[in-house]
Amino acid sequence: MIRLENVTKVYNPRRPDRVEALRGITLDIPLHGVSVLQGPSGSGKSSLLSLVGGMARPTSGRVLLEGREVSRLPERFLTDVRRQTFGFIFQQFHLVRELSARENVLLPLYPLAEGFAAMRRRADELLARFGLTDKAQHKVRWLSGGEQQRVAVARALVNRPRMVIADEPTAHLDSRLSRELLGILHDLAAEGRAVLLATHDPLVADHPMVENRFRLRDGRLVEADG
Ligand SMILES: Nc1ncnc2c1ncn2[C@@H]1O[C@H](COP(=O)(O)OP(=O)(O)OP(=O)(O)O)[C@@H](O)[C@H]1O
Repeated sequence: MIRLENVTKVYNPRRPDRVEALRGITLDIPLHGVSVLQGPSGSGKSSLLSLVGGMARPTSGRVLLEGREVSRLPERFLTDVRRQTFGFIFQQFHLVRELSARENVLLPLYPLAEGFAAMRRRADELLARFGLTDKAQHKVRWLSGGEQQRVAVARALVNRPRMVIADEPTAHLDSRLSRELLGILHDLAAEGRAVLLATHDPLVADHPMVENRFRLRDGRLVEADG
């Protein structure tokens, strides 16, 4: 379980462009099943995902991972927690276009902690799982949209995360690729990983696999159901 306790996030606190992106959020997110975060543009969804995934820290309040406060860990430890717990799929995938599919999948593991051979095997298993064996050495810039999507998913899984976090993962996909991605996310949940999605897309939000829905408006939680 990931618990947010009275979390706020203020950007540019001492400037005229100060933004209160999150205002007193208290929330429990299970470490299994698919959870969805909905809300209009600017309501704070991406900010919340960043706090949950340890990519940013709250301005006030606490983030707890299975009872352990992670929001105030020194950077080095927070990085370890992030790498051991979360995999990220970004809206436009954020792949490095000039690197190969395999190199992109390996990126979250740098600097290389284990032996390189073992990690390369792990990357190749994931590429095989998603039908990309033939593309392992191809530069991402030459891959199709669907192939890039699957590289992004493989990259999110390379550290065997307990939770996969995806911010608007279908925003730039047609409905066929969106459905394919939903199938993959469903499989991840079925194999015991938690999936946390921020989305506007009804295809995602209304999907029967979604177990928990949270809704933000103006940085506040307006509704949470199970
Ligand atoms: N790094 C930042 N610096 C300053 N303001 C920011 C920053 N990131 C987000 N904001 C502001 O915080 C508010 C919430 O943004 P956030 O991206 O969390 O919303 P969102 O619900 O994910 O929006 P969208 O659906 O459009 O992606 C917005 O007003 C945004 O402009």
